Amino acid sequence: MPDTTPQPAYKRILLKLSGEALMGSDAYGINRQTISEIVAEIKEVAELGVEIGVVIGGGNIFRGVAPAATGMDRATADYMGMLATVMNGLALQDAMRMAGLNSRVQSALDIEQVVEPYIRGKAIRYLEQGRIVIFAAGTGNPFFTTDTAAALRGAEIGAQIVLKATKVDGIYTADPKKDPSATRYDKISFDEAIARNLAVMDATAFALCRDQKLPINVFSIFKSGALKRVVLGEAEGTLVYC
Ligand SMILES: Nc1ncnc2c1ncn2[C@@H]1O[C@H](COP(=O)(O)OP(=O)(O)OP(=O)(O)O)[C@@H](O)[C@H]1O
Ligand SMILES: O=c1ccn([C@@H]2O[C@H](COP(=O)(O)O)[C@@H](O)[C@H]2O)c(=O)[nH]1
Repeated sequence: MPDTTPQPAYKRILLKLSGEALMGSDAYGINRQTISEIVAEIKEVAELGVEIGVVIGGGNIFRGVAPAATGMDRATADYMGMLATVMNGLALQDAMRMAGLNSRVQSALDIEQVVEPYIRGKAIRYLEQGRIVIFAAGTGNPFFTTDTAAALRGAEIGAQIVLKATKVDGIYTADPKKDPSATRYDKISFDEAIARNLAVMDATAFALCRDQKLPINVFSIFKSGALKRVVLGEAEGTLVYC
């Protein structure tokens, strides 16, 4: 009998999970049902034997740019944003534990009583052992975003692709939440995404992935089975290529 088990297109992935996606239909924070559903999608991919690193965002709890705009010191606001991603990381790990998934949280900021620090070699070892590694606190530096952290950690762990799981189902010619006439790209080059200033991801993240020849796939985390389809190499969302 031939083996008909679907084969993943990637051995190791870096999944960027939107913080705001964790809110579900709530106004802020973490919606228990939503996080369980997201973890179920991740579990399907883990069961294919794919090694998974996750960078979690913080927009559901705190985003540095808005408080800075009203006079708060930007770097201080950004550190608060990074701490928000640690809370999301812990919530995600707990939801994974309940789903029977073995994961570790590593933080780019030292808070060792709470989570272990980011150590690249250790993270890679965990991945090889089949554990999911959740990278919290972004890059550890203000003035950056968790999209850039995803590009950075993706390159560091030797991921074959960065998967940006967000609230929209791909990259559009303009923000689809503001412009209903915007159309979705099936694929787009890094150069074009940067030149068109497409705000779905920041330019630093696009540039880092382009330089490291690390493709990105943007897809909706709310579309059932979408993550698995991307991992199986099926057309889903928008592929950003070199
Ligand atoms: N050209 C575009 N195509 C698609 N989405 C776009 C575009 N321009 C802006 N967006 C917006 O970008 C958002 C996704 O990026 P955003 O950085 O806000 O979320 P995230 O990084 O996934 O979340 P978080 O910051 O909470 O972790 C979408 O919800 C969409 O409204
Ligand atoms: O490397 C980083 C990553 C994040 N921040 C701050 O955290 C918030 C939340 O991250 P999102 O990417 O928006 O989800 C972000 O707005 C920054 O304030 C950071 O400073 N450095």
